[in-house]
Amino acid sequence: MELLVDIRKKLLGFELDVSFEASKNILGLLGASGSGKSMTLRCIAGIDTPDQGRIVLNGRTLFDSKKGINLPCRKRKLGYLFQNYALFPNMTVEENIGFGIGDKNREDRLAIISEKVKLIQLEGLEKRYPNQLSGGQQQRVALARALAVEPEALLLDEPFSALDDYLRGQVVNQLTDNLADYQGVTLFVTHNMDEVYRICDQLVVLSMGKIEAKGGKEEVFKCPPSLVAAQLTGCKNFSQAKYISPFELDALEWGIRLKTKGTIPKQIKHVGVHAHMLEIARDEKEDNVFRCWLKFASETPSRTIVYLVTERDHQKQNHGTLQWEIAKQTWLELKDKPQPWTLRINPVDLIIV
Ligand SMILES: Nc1ncnc2c1ncn2[C@@H]1O[C@H](COP(=O)(O)OP(=O)(O)OP(=O)(O)O)[C@@H](O)[C@H]1O
Repeated sequence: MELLVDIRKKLLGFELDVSFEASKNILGLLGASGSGKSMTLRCIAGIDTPDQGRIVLNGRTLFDSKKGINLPCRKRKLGYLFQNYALFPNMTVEENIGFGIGDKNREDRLAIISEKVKLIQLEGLEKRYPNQLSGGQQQRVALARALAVEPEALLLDEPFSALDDYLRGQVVNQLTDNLADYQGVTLFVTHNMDEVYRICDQLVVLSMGKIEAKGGKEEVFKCPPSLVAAQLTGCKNFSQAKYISPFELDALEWGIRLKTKGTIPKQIKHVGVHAHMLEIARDEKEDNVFRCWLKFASETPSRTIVYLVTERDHQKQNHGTLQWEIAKQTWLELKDKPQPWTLRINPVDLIIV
């Protein structure tokens, strides 16, 4: 199972230029709003046409600008799940699921529908209409409908965006279960990095129509190759950086010298660290220990984001430059302790950009 995408499309004020491959592992397309995620999926589905390039699915050419091939949507053998599930309101659950099934006799058709209803665990609700289902149930029917056509690739375009947080968590788990036995290629589009991390194995990070990073999700999250990729994968702390030696740099905006585990390239531009990776220093003689002062804190029910200034900014009365994300309990224990606090960044946690 393999999908090869290498396309370009120019619109007024926007240019899409992407090239990637997907296999049986779920591939996430992560990017900010307007980065070209949906357009990429629409080009693969055949709803939009690229200006140039190629799309090949399991050796079948779906699109090739040089050879003049452009298969219509219905011949591409794809399942497509949109942001709003777009179920037919006047059709029951089983009619919706059966809608796209092609040339099959009645028996085979009913067997497919029954198998998909079972897969999404909606047995007994086959005769209901969409407005008699919850949002999560409708979403599952839409997934079953996309799978019923036995697609060679499944395109999921922000399929959870209409669900509340609680339902979203449940549906994400169900989707991962439902897709465990699916043998085709799955592309999952989202701007939510937590979701992409939970669901996908491989990752493509898009920004302004271009690919900023691609590879295994762990690798991309841990070592994003550019500032934009680091931001899109959730890194909140960045500073311009200056090379000092192969394992030492100056973080110019924080005013601190840091040691790294990996070799630093001479042309280093930025250094970053995830907000949850800062830690309280146990021993002041360790590497990368620095003093800081509290600027303000922003609390959620379970976590606290603490905004800190380093020594240099504290003296100059500059604004805070470091975010530190900690459990509520840690915050309660820490907040009344005398300042400055002594924190540490483990050299392995530094992101070199
Ligand atoms: N038909 C069109 N004509 C001109 N520009 C378009 C058209 N469709 C989309 N665009 C532009 O192309 C860019 C990419 O749009 P796209 O829908 O792919 O973004 P996205 O990453 O999916 O965003 P979102 O997360 O908000 O859905 C946007 O800047 C959008 O304004």
